[in-house]
Amino acid sequence: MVANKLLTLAFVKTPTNILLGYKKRGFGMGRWNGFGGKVEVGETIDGAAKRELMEESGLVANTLHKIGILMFEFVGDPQLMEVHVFTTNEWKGTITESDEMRPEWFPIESIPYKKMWTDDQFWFPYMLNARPFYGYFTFEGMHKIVYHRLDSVNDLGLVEIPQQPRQPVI
Ligand SMILES: Nc1nc2c([nH]c(=O)n2[C@H]2C[C@H](O)[C@@H](COP(=O)(O)OP(=O)(O)OP(=O)(O)O)O2)c(=O)[nH]1
Repeated sequence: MVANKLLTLAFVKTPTNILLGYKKRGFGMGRWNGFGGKVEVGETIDGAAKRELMEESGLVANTLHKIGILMFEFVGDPQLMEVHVFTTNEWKGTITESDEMRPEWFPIESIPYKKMWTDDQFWFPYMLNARPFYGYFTFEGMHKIVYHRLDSVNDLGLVEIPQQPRQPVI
């Protein structure tokens, strides 16, 4: 068994707009997304989420609200990705492009789902409506979802986080 890869994903939003970043390199390159990355050794998940938000967007959030947990399985890979999703509506600083991300505001009614990870259209409505959620997606390659479940949850602290893929890895 391999430990899950722990990641963060933070969204800055107003009632009408959301800030997304165009990923210029690495995993998810060419797609619009929230701001986030790997939790480093010695960091809390919340601390990592704030650091990644700052590094990738230039913004400082005093408070991030945890709104979801997403699990990603890639067929053939024994390691699950465990992504902790946050939102904030209060921030400081100036939006700044980084080597990794080009931030841009989008009206909520024109989120560019076709240029985002395919799973996002499933769980964004929960995130946008501040409804806590838990999702599990199995990908074959980088685009095709071969299994998914998505649940509304009352208490994210009570979600039982899987530690191995649903599919046996051969
Ligand atoms: N919206 C969305 N985000 C995803 C999906 N899968 C996935 O890993 N992410 C997020 C989680 C992380 O925020 C980000 C991947 O992190 P990363 O590899 O860029 O991490 P990092 O910044 O630490 O990487 P690096 O500096 O070492 O290149 O993508 C997905 O299906 N949808």
